[in-house]
Amino acid sequence: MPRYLEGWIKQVVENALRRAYVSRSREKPVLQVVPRIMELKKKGFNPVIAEYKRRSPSGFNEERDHITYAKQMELGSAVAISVITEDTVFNGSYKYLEDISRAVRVPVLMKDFVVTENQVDAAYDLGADFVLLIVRILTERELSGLIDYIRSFGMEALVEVHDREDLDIALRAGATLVGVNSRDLFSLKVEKESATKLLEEIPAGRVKVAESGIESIEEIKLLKERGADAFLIGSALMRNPDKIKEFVEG
Ligand SMILES: O=P(O)(O)OC[C@@H](O)[C@@H](O)c1c[nH]c2ccccc12
Repeated sequence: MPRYLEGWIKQVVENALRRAYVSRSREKPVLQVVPRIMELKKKGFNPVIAEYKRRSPSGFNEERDHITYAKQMELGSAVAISVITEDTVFNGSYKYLEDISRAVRVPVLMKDFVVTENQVDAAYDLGADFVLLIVRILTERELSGLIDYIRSFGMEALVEVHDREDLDIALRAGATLVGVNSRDLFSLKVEKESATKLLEEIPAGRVKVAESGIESIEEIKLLKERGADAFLIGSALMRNPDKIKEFVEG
């Protein structure tokens, strides 16, 4: 059973536990995001994971065609596309994941509050290449079990942490792709300084993804100096998709 939670997070986890899904057969092989991140870095570009995000509890709200957006991100050399599939609070859907996976040839991340293997089955069937796991909502046993289950499909887990305790749990559970969310999911506050400090505490040999609150190339440069390998950006790109080129090449 996931950790006891309150408020909107309790609602999305309860929704996840009972979320219906009709399985279908996957249409394309799994793409590996980690080598692509390292490749892009070597070429001197900023590996940006561009997120398709319509709404969030922090007040974000943006309508935009998902396929047009995903193709524009791919054209702008985004290393991957993140798709929020949570449908009660974030206005996401499995259909966005399926459509975007069909429309692009870069890796696709299923961004949801994953607490069951059913959700990982859905991620695989719908064409995801990597899957978000949030340390804060899972017990340690659930986290390592889901990491193994995700990898059994050839996909990778992006394990999201917010503080040192989360990071220790993620490392014990075998995370190799670690996302540092500067936004505290409970308070919704963005804490950039503690997030950049935490980036520096992730041991070598892991791939580090800075997530949330990234609005400018200056912030990307600072995060890069503090050890980030990749940058997960949603709101800034949903508001102005043209920024992708500057973020990647800046
Ligand atoms: O819109 P931003 O500030 O660029 O943040 C994107 C992404 O990090 C954020 O949407 C996010 C990070 N972790 C999550 C978990 C679930 C849903 C959404 C998220």
